[in-house]
Amino acid sequence: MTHSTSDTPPPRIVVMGVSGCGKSTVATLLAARLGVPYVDADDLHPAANVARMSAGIQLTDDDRAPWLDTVAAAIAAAPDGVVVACSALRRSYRDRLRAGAPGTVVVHLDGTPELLAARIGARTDHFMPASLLGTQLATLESLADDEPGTVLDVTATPDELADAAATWWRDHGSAPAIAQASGLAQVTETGANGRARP
Ligand SMILES: Nc1ncnc2c1ncn2[C@@H]1O[C@H](COP(=O)(O)OP(=O)(O)OP(=O)(O)O)[C@@H](O)[C@H]1O
Ligand SMILES: O=C(O)[C@H](O)[C@@H](O)[C@H](O)[C@H](O)CO
Repeated sequence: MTHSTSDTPPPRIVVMGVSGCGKSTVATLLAARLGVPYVDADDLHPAANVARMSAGIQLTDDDRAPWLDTVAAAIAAAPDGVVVACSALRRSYRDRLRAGAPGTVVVHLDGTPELLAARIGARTDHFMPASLLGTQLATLESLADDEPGTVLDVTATPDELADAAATWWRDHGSAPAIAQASGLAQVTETGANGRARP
């Protein structure tokens, strides 16, 4: 499937948010819509990180730093683009991803604590305990206005969210100004970043 031309960069999209917001679900659907691979950053955590989370211990910045570098390397290594489900909770984490994988844009899945807790509570097949949602939310720094990306409300269905993300990418995410703002070196055009909050 063709998802980009010589005029547009390949999609480098991180679907971010706290545990249970729907990153894996939506990123999988979005990758299919764009015809690019899907990567779950949870699969790239070192075993020690998974063990900590499974034991109900939140990760620290130091725990996350090498993992984020691994995630960035996976994005940078995907020649035709990729959609990655990755919590990327802090601005500094996203800066790290953009430094390692220039051109990366972000889809932030946002929801109320009550809705997120209900979705996590209904899940039985995941290492992440519901008890860590509070620290996930406390760590979260929402997407800032100068960060290329969009924020979506997770009360929508997964298909609606994937459609909105794909539309945002096609209308805004692949624009030269976005690519520049997210650090894609070869793009030099300037202008508004086309940020959308559907
Ligand atoms: N938009 C949605 N509407 C209703 N249910 C959803 C939606 N998105 C995801 N879900 C459900 O919510 C739960 C959490 O979704 P998912 O596992 O994709 O979240 P996640 O952010 O990847 O979580 P984690 O980071 O903990 O792996 C799953 O049971 C999933 O089926
Ligand atoms: O940075 C983190 O704390 C982690 O990436 C977590 O967010 C989980 O891995 C993920 O959400 C799965 O529940």
